[in-house]
Amino acid sequence: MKTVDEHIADILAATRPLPPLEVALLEAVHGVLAEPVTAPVDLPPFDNSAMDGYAVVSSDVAGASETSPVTLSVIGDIAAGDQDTHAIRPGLCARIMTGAPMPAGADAIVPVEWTDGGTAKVSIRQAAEAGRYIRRSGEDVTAGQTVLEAGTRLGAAQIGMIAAVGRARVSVRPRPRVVVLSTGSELVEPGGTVGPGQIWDANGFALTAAATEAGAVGFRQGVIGDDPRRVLAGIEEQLGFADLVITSGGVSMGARDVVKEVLSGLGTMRFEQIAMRPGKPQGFGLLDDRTPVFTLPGNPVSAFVSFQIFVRPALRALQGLPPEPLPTVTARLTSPVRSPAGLRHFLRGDLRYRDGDYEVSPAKGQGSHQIFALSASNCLIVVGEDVAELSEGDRVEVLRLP
Ligand SMILES: Nc1nc2c(c(=O)[nH]1)N[C@H]1C(S)=C(S)[C@@H](COP(=O)(O)OP(=O)(O)OC[C@H]3O[C@@H](n4cnc5c(N)ncnc54)[C@H](O)[C@@H]3O)O[C@H]1N2
Ligand code: MOO
Repeated sequence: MKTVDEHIADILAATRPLPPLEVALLEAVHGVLAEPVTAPVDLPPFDNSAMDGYAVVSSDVAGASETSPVTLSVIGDIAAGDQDTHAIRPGLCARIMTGAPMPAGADAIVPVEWTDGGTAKVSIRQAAEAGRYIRRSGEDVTAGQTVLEAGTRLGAAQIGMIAAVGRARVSVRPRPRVVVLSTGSELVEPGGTVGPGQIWDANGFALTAAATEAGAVGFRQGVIGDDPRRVLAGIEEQLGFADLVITSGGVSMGARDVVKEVLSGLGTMRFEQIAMRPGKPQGFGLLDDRTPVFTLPGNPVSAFVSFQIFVRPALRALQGLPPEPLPTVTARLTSPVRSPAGLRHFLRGDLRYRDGDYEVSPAKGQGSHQIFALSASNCLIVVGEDVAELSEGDRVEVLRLP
């Protein structure tokens, strides 16, 4: 059987980054920058006040104290955005607001709390040394500086940074569009009524949500049954639109494993057994020369774990990002576990931080149909291929679920 690592390597070797797209700034959220962004000007662009207060000549207030306050004449107000400010000479000051440009001649700000707040004359009770409460031009960013490198994922702070250097549009590798299709004639839309032998489609929802959690845009296409023509048409219809397609079900050894049947031999699709549990039957390949297609096993826990282990790295690769596992910690097992030798086992578990250490309890139901145990878990406990048994207290690697 193929190992988990070999399968990931094949997926990464086949998956090419999406072409960059120039988009309006708010459409770039969660995108990955495809160009470096540089600052055209210094930030701040001019010296300005860090406080609401008074712009003064520091030597005027050097002796100011509670017992001998200094009085200065106030020549006017300077608000943020003001342009023509009068110069400050010794004995004078200006009332100034946070973010307003420093007037010529002034070299310190006295916060309003150190004064009587006067508007014609102001009494100052505390000294402010030269430079106090002035935000200098260029102390955040200097003109010409690269503020964000290509390959940066754009969260709120980075979007703010790009706006702050005056850019309205930016070139990104966008969030991949992931289309999710559920195969199986037993499936019914949640909200509908299940008859004998039927179940509600859980995978379509879980996988679409997982795509969104992983920073992609998930589109659930609903249930496409198990008629071969309909399944093939359902998948092919998405190829112009989707950046990545996920199906669930129909890839094992059954007499009616429709996904395997209709996709075998198309593009670079391959159907393989991976040495893991859950998630042994896997299909992957490119259709249309460019679109990665993952055909995940139908058992809900298998489909979910397969997404976390195989689809996540591909979504990063589509955005030009290096692979990265789920956040990983080591934890102490609270109960023993057994695991089939030769398979990498991803057990569902509950990870807690207690007394300065992580401990993890394997969930009660480890069957790949037991979605309740998965939904009550917050991590996957990784038991390696060469480990068959672990005792209480042993340390294990744990992947935190999003
Ligand atoms: N003879 C063998 N049988 C099976 C093997 C094997 O090696 N030899 N492998 C088992 C393993 S492991 C898995 S995993 C499953 C994978 O089967 P398929 O991918 O073909 O999936 P289905 O048969 O269509 O469904 C399996 C199971 O999951 C339920 N299911 C399917 N889709 C959904 C959905 N959207 N929402 C909720 N539940 C779903 C389905 O009803 C079945 O119960 O094969 C084993 N068999
Ligand atoms: O490989 Mo299956 O995914 O264990 O139920």
